[in-house]
Amino acid sequence: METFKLLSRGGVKFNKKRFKADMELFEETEIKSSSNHSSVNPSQATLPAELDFFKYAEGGNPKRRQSDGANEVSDVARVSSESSPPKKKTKLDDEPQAGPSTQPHRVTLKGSNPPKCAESFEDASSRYNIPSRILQNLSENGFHSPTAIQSYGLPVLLEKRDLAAISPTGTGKTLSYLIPIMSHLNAPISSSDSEAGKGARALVVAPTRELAHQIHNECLKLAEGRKWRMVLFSKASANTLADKAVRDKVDVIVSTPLRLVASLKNGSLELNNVRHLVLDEADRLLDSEFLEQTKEIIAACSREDVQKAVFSATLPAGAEQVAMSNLRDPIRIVVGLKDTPLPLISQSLTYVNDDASKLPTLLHFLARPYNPPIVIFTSTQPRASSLAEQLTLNNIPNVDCLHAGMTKKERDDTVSRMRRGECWIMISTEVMARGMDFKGVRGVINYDFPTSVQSYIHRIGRTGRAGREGAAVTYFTNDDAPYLKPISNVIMQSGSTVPEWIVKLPKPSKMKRKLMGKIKRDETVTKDGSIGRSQARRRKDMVQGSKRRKQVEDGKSPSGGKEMGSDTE
Ligand SMILES: Nc1ncnc2c1ncn2[C@@H]1O[C@H](COP(=O)(O)OP(=O)(O)OP(=O)(O)O)[C@@H](O)[C@H]1O
Repeated sequence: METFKLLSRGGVKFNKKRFKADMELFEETEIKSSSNHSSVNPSQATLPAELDFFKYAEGGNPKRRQSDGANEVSDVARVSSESSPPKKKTKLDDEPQAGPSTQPHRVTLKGSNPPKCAESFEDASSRYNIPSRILQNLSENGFHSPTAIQSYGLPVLLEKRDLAAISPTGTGKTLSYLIPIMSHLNAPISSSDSEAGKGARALVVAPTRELAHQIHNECLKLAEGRKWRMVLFSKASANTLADKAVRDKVDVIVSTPLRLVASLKNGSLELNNVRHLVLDEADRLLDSEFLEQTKEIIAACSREDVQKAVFSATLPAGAEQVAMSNLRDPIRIVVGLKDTPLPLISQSLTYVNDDASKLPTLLHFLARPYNPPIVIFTSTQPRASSLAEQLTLNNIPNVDCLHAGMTKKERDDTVSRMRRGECWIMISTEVMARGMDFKGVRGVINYDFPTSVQSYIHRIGRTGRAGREGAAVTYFTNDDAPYLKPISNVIMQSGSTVPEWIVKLPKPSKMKRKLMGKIKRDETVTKDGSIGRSQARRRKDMVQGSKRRKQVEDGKSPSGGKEMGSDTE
């Protein structure tokens, strides 16, 4: 791992000449989506156009619009219109678009007496007393107008109502719950005159450590200038908080479920003062892997008046039912079409003959000009490591890898490199699929087919964030073909088209859907193909070269025995 990281910093170009013959064998077949993006003059709005849902043109997928609306007993708030010229679709190797595109969106509200949306942060502040310091922090961080989920979500949470919020990836869900939490906190619990009881008053739960870390950072930005104690629950902070006197003075906790439940179980944490509980990536937290822990956390938040909110870009029916059963008289907000990515992510499917052909296909793509950074998803940790190694061996610069099998330090370092723009290609597993906000990600490649529609939506949502355009490519082999249909439906729902033969594919059975993405794949990403052999030769050369250099450093001749500088050949 360390070796390839060192090698990957070289900034060397892919040797096209060397692999020319191999590359020609593997010309990729691309099936492009045909989403028509349109643009607005960015100077007209302080908010990126995709986030400015109130200026969107009327429209969308008419079929979906009708059927969706028919089932709602709620207010349907359609966004107003602004027409704009069509714009060419974004490809992974395109230059970044000068201005963001617009697509139709709508906001659907369901529930009893939903409050009126907030037109601006100031509007929300005048109605609900958002402290001026929070407004100042929003402005200083470049957040001048609310996104759709913020406009509709803020009043609901500020009125202390329970909320289920479904809004596409990258549309600002984090601030939708952090602003109300901070507005409700008032004086820090540590201040002597605080009436706030003892212990954390707000808890945010997220499925991965990286996401919890990111949310904690957003908390710190928003709380700048206030003396609230915001804790990212980790092994170290759990030890510190084992002291009751310390934990009584904490205002907000952000955590993953595992860590929290461990502390609840050993009695070193109580959540009986929590008034605001947020489940971010709720469908993940309510799936079978986390459900028991999530239930324990909900039960531990024992105050009768605890306000609960669930957020996600996807909420399948089963998870929604569980979520709703835990909420009291909730408001449900859906931005855009449920379980549908934003149309500003151009999506395409690329056929590759078999698993062994994926690496040459990827190398072929990387041999051409492309816009970094890109995120590549594989199905397993060994495959992520193996792919990172293969790219490095092929002289692709600035490759990094992030998966749950790495140490905390390795993971933190990788995320930092990504944030500093030092990583051009991030190879990861599902651990990075949800919530991670690296603003400039230009594209996503699903090297291995996603395991579910939700996984697909979250993975591709690492690009096209905060109003930027992005591109997503999904490789599929013959083995994946039976599972193309659900993904192609998502692509079509978000306004793109897919080839007719895919549209005509039969719907996979329930049984088959369960097997989606669970195809047995090798732990390494290359087999004994011609590329594999040339790489093996290259690897051998590198190992021998490294041995020779070591011998030279040790003062030995590479051929053995003779002094450095001797003529050994
Ligand atoms: N009002 C705003 N104006 C401009 N940018 C915003 C605004 N609110 C949030 N953003 C930016 O949008 C980006 C996406 O926000 P966030 O990570 O909260 O999205 P999300 O909806 O939670 O996405 P995901 O579903 O992937 O978790 C962030 O970079 C954030 O800083």
